[in-house]
Amino acid sequence: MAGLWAAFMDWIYAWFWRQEMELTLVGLQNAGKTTLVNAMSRGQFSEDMIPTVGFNMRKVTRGGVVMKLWDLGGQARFRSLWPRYCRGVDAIVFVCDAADRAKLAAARVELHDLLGRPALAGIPVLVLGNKNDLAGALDVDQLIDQLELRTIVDREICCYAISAKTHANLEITLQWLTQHAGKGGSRGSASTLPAAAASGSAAAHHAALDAALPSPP
Ligand SMILES: Nc1nc2c(ncn2[C@@H]2O[C@H](COP(=O)(O)OP(=O)(O)OP(=O)(O)O)[C@@H](O)[C@H]2O)c(=O)[nH]1
Ligand SMILES: [Mg+2]
Repeated sequence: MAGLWAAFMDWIYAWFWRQEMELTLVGLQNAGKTTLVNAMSRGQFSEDMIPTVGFNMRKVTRGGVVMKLWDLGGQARFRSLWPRYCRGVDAIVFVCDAADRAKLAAARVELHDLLGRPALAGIPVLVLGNKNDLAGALDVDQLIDQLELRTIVDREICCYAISAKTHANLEITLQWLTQHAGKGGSRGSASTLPAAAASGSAAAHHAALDAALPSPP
C-alpha cells in the first residue's frame, strides 16, 4: 500500500514539477552497475546477471525527477565508450566492487583516467563501493584511500558504501542523485566543493572527505 502511495505521489510530482536529468554509470565489469539500476527502478536483485554489452538506457522517476540512466558495459572493450557517454551528464556514477580488492587498482586507474578528460571537467561524481553485504568489503574510508579520491579536487565528489543486493544506502544514493538534477550546467567552470561520504551501516553516517578538501570559495 505504501509503495502504491509513493508511486502515486511520484506521478503527481512528475506531472506538475517534472525535472529531467541524465546520469552515466561506469565502473569495471561485475561491479554491479546493472544490478544497481534494477534495484533503483524495480527493487529487484538477481544473482545471474548478464554482462552488459555496450550500454543500456533506463529511465527511473523519483520524487518528480526523471533520471535517464546510461548503464555502460565495464569490460575493457567497452571502456572507450565511457567518456562519450559521460559528456554533458548531470553526474557520473562510478561503481566499484568493494569486496574485490584485486580489482581496486584497475578501478582507480580507470576512474582517474576518465576524470582527467577535459570534456568532463567539473561534472559531479558519486563513487559507490558496492557489495558491502559481502564479508571483507572495504568501508568508505578505505575506498577513499584506495581510489585516491582526495586527489580529485576539481569537482564535487562523494563516496558511499552500498549494496545493490540488500539496498543498503540505496535511499541516500537516490537522494544524492536527484539533488544533482541540473548540476551538469556548471560543467566547465570547475568548482571545488566539500565532499561527503557515508558508511555502509544501515544507519548511514556521513563522514566527509572534507578534512582534506578546501572549503568552497
Ligand atoms: N553480493 C552482492 N552481489 C552483487 C551486488 N550487486 C551486484 N551483485 C552481483 O554482481 C554480479 C555482477 O553484477 P552486474 O550488475 O551484472 O555488474 P555490472 O557492473 O553491470 O557488470 P558489466 O555489465 O559487465 O559491466 C552479479 O552476479 C550480481 O548479482 C551486491 O550488492 N551484493
Ligand atoms: Mg552491466
